[in-house]
Amino acid sequence: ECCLSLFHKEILHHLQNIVDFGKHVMKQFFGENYVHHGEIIQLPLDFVRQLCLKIQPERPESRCDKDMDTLSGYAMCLPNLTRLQTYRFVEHRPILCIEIKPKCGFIPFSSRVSQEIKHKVCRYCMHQHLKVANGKWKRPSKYCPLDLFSGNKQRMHFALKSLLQEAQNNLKIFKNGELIYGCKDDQDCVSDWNELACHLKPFFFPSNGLVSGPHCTRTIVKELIHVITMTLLSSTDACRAGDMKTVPISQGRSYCEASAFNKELVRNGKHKLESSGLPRDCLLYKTLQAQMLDMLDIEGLYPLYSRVEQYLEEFPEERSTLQIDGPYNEAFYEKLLDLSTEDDGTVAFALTKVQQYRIAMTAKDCSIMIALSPCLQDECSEQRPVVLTSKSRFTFSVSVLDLDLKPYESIPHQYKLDGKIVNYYLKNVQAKDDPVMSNLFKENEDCTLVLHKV
Ligand SMILES: O=P(O)(O)O[C@@H]1[C@@H](OP(=O)(O)O)[C@H](OP(=O)(O)O)[C@H](O)[C@H](OP(=O)(O)O)[C@H]1OP(=O)(O)O
Ligand SMILES: Nc1ncnc2c1ncn2[C@@H]1O[C@H](COP(=O)(O)OP(=O)(O)OP(=O)(O)O)[C@@H](O)[C@H]1O
Repeated sequence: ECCLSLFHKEILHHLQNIVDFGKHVMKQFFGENYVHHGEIIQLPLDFVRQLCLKIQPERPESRCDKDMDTLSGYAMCLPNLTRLQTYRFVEHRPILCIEIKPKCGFIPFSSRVSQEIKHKVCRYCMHQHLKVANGKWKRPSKYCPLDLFSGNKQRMHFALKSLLQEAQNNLKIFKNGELIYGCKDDQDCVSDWNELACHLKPFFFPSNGLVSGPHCTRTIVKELIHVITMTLLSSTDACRAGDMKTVPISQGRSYCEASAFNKELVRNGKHKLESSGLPRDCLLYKTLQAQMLDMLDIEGLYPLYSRVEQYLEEFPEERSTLQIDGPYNEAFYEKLLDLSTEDDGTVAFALTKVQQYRIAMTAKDCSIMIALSPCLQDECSEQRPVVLTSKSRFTFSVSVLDLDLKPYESIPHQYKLDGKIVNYYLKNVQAKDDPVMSNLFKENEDCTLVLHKV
């Protein structure tokens, strides 16, 4: 009984940490209205067990190494983010929801980066090749996060169109809370634009004035991309960390050499990629700022992580004073605001960078939920944000999902994965694009030989 109550306490503590992290940290970075920290509730064990059985067949296979907790009876209660979040009451009108997992939207600017390619090609685009080689996805995606985060409408349209072509785990569309587009599990990706257009037609062309066929499908998809772009660029909230400037965006490269959009421009003889920049109050901007708390890149961070590790080996009891696993309170948040990159050799400096990196990792893996509901002109009051399309208008809300702080322990994994992604790219992709490099690789099976700077 004693063990059981200890277990209950630990679960409760863990859940409390998740709630506090949303409340005291992520709300400050993203803004009050974008973050829903949820609350802890207790459920009858019988209900939890039945729920577990019911959802098990629906879960993607690759996620099934994680078990649902059916013993404590504690659970996190979150609002259904596929619905509008502007009002507390549930609205019973038709609703569309677009979920986007945008991933990392900047190229590392840190001088600790050892491979030049990391300053040219973004992690997502490099990772695509490894994922296809490993069989995670059948085809590579043309989506590049730098296009989505550029704030340039043309580039954003291209990014969203690419997501609609290969949704992978980066895009899902729900109608009235039900998944109508995207990957249900690892194998089953629905990407039938005609079917999608049938679902969307009543939303975008309510009076049915459009004939069907490929032209109609293209028009509807265009309208969808337009509303997503507009809502992503909208400013619906301000936040405390709003004035915090992690790094001027101009410091890093604003485009990725591997982006299909960029390659197309180069092919057409245009070399200058425009990045219009994001409005400061939009969720994409805030996500990017939080991601940029990774200022040293994993290569610069890893030695600092080792410094903290070494200290903890000597003084394990200090783990709680250092607030490695919480509590995520005001004091924790305040420490994150120190953006200096001047290493004074202390554990305190290393720890701040480690914690900032964990926030950045979280922001690189979160999802954006856009809920849209059609409204008539006279219904749209001034408090509600509205987006217009050619034949309809929508009220909308934008939220962010999956803001659990990434564990301290995952840093060594990040370090190894980074090496794998870059080496795979250099050996199998870049080398093939470059005949000189390609021949070098043929001669030298061990790629590390050629990777060192000459
Ligand atoms: O490292 P990445 O970029 O592959 O991100 C992982 C995600 O893969 P992705 O590249 O988005 O397909 C991965 O997504 P999937 O489960 O593959 O859909 C997870 O989100 C993983 O987070 P966690 O370890 O479950 O907390 C993510 O791991 P973290 O790096 O966020 O720990
Ligand atoms: N509050 C919510 N409202 C609507 N949909 C949600 C909500 N939370 C999660 N989802 C949906 O469920 C998916 C999985 O969510 P999430 O990644 O948070 O689950 P998880 O608990 O991490 O799952 P796992 O058991 O695989 O770790 C999301 O991508 C989203 O589509």
